Amino acid sequence: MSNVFVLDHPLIQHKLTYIRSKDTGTKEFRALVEEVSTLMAFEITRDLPLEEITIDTPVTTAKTKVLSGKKIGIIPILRAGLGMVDGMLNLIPAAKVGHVGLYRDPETLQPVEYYLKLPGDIHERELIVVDPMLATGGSASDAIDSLKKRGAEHIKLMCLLAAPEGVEKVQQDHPDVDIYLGALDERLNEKGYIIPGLGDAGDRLFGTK
Ligand SMILES: O=P(O)(O)OC[C@H]1O[C@H](OP(=O)(O)OP(=O)(O)O)[C@H](O)[C@@H]1O
Ligand SMILES: O=c1cc[nH]c(=O)[nH]1
Ligand SMILES: [Mg+2]
Repeated sequence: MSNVFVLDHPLIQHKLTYIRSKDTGTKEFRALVEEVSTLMAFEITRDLPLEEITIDTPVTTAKTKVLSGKKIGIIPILRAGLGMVDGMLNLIPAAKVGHVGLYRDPETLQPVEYYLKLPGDIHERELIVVDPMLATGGSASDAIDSLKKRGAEHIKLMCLLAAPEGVEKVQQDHPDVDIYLGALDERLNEKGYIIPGLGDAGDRLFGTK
C-alpha cells in the first residue's frame, strides 16, 4: 500500500490557509502555490541518496557529499499542475519536465487525456507527478497509468490538498506510488469538489472564472 505523508510544516499550513480563502485573488494565489510547492519540494527530496566525493577547498582537501542516483522529472497534470512547477524548479533546477494534459469531465467526473509530452528517459528518472488537487483520484491515477505505460518505474505524487476518496483510489490503483500532501481534507461534495478545499484550482490559478 502506498505511504501517505502530510507535509504539515507550519509555513505550509499558514500559506495553505490563504490559498484556501476565497478572498485571495489570482496574483496572490499563484505566488502562494509556487511558495508552497517549493516548501513541499524541500520535504519530498529529504530521502534523495547522496554519495561522497573528494574536492579541494581553497585550504585543504575534503570528503563531501553530492546527490547521487536517479535524476528527477517533474510531471505536472495540466492545467493546474503547471502552477506547482516553478516552485519545484527553484530547488531542483536541473529537473526535466513532462506534461500530462487531463481534464475532468464535469458530468461524469472521469478524466479525459488530451496531451502528453514526456522526456525520453523517464524510465531512468525519479518522477514527481504534481497537481494541486486529488479529488476522486481519477486524474492522478490515469496520469500515473500513462507514465507507467511508457516505462516509468519510480513515481511519487505530490498534491496541495486531497480528499480521502482520492487517496484511496491512488493507493488501490498504484500501491507503489507514495503520496505527499499539504493537507488531507474531509470529503468530496456531490459535484466532486474537495471540502473544505480551495475551489477550482485551475480557474483560480489562471483567472478563468
Ligand atoms: O481527482 P479528480 O476527481 O480527477 O480531480 C482532480 C483534477 O481536477 C482538476 O483539474 P481540472 O479537470 O479542473 O482541469 P484544469 O486543471 O484544466 O482546470 C485538478 O487540477 C485535478 O487534475
Ligand atoms: O475541489 C476540486 C476538485 C477537483 N478539481 C479542483 O480544482 N478542485
Ligand atoms: Mg479545473
